[in-house]
Amino acid sequence: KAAVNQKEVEFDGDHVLQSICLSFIEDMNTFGISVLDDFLGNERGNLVYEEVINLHRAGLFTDGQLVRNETKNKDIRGDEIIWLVGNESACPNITGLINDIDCIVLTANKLPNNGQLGKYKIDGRTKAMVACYPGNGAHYVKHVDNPNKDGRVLTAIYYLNKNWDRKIHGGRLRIFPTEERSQAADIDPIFDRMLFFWSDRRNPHEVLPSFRTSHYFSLKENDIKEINENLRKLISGACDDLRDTLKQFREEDTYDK
Ligand SMILES: O=C(O)c1ccc(-n2[nH]cc(-n3ccnn3)c2=O)nc1
Ligand SMILES: [Mn+2]
Repeated sequence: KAAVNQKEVEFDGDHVLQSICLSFIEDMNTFGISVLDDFLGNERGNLVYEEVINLHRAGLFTDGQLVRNETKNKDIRGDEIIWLVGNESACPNITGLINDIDCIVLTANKLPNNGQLGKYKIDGRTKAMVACYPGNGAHYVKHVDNPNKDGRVLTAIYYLNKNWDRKIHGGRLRIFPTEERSQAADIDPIFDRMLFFWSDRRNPHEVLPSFRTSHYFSLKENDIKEINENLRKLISGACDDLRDTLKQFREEDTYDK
């Protein structure tokens, strides 16, 4: 692990981390998307997969309310998800995946000349969502993860699907072209694939219908300034609502006298 400390970043001779960070920065600055295959390696990838299956078998998943198109057939089972903080003792390998994602993003964010990553001060993340998505043809409607600056700036999705054949199973993630990037990106949800993309309007995306159960993991990295600005907006909005309610209350009160 790199010694990611507040003042500067050393790689402690960790050339693997250094090359991952540099290719991650290059991809994010060129495409706004970065795909890192064989991210954990077969052994660790299998251990994460086993933990996801065990959590699901233990009935710890709940129905997800994710951005997806409500299918016509109402009795179709939707996705099931579980939120993890990242310190759960029952899944040390998922925790290891979270730590590796944080390590790469935080290391890259602190490197000099890191381009667009430099405009963010990434210092925290959302909880991690582990999802089991049924292969019943349901899909994710086209959406932007963070269209209105809610603080989440970088989406990370880790796929766990072995022997995935997109011609039969579908389920690919389509990131649409925008003015900034003329090409679309079609990403298959294959085992041990790590995907990063900017969470804002630069990356409208949808997930095409999948016809085999798929498992994946997702979290968002936060930018401290955008999070605080969003919090300030929410608080001032709540104060305005409270003020309106008090004003209405007083008007009603005087009326009754
Ligand atoms: O809550 C939210 O903002 C939220 C949640 C999920 C989500 N997406 N988007 C694309 C997903 N996916 C699933 C498989 N391959 N890609 C996926 O999970 N986007 C936004
Ligand atoms: Mn999304």
